[in-house]
This record gives sequence, C-alpha cells and structure tokens, in this order.
Amino acid sequence: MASPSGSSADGSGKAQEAPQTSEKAREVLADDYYFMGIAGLAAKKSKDPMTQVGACIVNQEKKIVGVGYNGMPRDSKNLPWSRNAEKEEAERKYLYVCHAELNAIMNKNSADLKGCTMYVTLFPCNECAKLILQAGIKEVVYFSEKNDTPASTAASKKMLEDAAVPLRKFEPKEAIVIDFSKLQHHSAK
Ligand SMILES: Nc1nc(=O)n([C@H]2C[C@H](O)[C@@H](COP(=O)(O)O)O2)cc1CO
Ligand SMILES: [Zn+2]
Repeated sequence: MASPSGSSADGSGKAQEAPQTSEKAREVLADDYYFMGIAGLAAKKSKDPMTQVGACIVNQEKKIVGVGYNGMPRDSKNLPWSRNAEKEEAERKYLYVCHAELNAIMNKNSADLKGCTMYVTLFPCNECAKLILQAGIKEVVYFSEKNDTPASTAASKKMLEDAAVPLRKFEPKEAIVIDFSKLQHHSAK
C-alpha cells in the first residue's frame, strides 16, 4: 500500500533511517487518503453503469460514522439506469437514484452527524448540500467535479459557503494500492 503521509514515513519530511531491527517499517496512511479511499471503495459498489460515487462521513474523533454510494431506492427492482437525454424523464435514472451523500447520511451509525466531515468522490449537488447542512456536517472534502450541471453545482457552493462550511478539494499525489498478498500474515517462527 502506498504511504501518502509525506515523503517520510512519519510525515515529518525528514529522511527516515533504515530500521535497525528486523521489524519491517510500517506504512501509515494519512487521514485524507484513508477516508477518501473508503469513499472510493464504496463507489465501486454502485450499479450506476456510468458514474460511481462514494461518500464517507467521519466524526470529530476521526471515526467513520456513515458510508454510502449512489443506488436505486431500497427494494426497487426495475428502475432504469439510463442517462439517455432522448428518453422520457421517467425512463431515465435521475428522478430515482439516491445519491451517495444521501445514502451515507441515511446509513449513519451514530445519533447525529453534528460537526462531522463528509468525504465524497464527486462534488455534492444542491439537494445533497441541503442534506449536508441540515445534518450539521461542518466540512466537505470532495475529489472530482463534473461540469454538466453548472446550476446545481453553483447553488450547492453558494449554500455551503453561505453557511460557512469549508469545501476542500482532495488532491492526491499518489495512488493507494491494496495488494492482498502483502496483507497475508505469517506466524513468526
Ligand atoms: N454528488 C453526486 N453524488 C451522486 O451520487 N451522484 C450520482 C447520481 C447518478 O447516479 C450519477 C450521476 O449521473 P451521470 O453524471 O452519469 O449522468 O451520480 C451524482 C452527484 C453529482 O452531483
Ligand atoms: Zn446529490
């Protein structure tokens, strides 16, 4: 797994000396990479054939209190995933799909989300911005921004800024790779 906490293993910026013992140096993932990584992993569960979005909500103790991805409402079976602009609105996904942010909020495993930070792989729409504000979330960290819904994005920014909720873009400098073979634990002989 990559260790994106800075150039040094401890994030101090100083070059690290080789470990003196036979113990392997551990790589420690920085918070933003961890939480956006969880949001990214959640996105991979989405059945949206075009756009997979994930969100991860973290409380002030840095504990994860909700995770979600975009999907059709619970128990729905035959709702359309089409985005084809030529189809009737009722035959397109937009009227039905639950956004990743909504699902992360609904999936919360804590009493409330006051003071939490939301990590989301795509900039929140105006409807999700309202949910974020009403839930008491106090910071939003996003990864990518689409420019196909400018009015929604502008309204979302306006609401979040108006309520002084900081919006921060996550700009990763390296990839996170989970190599399962490295997670194989062998008992010491
Ligand atoms: N912040 C967001 N969270 C989301 O979960 N979504 C979802 C809704 C749709 O399933 C899909 C966007 O549709 P499209 O860009 O492929 O046509 O992403 C979209 C946004 C963008 O506002
Ligand atoms: Zn939304």
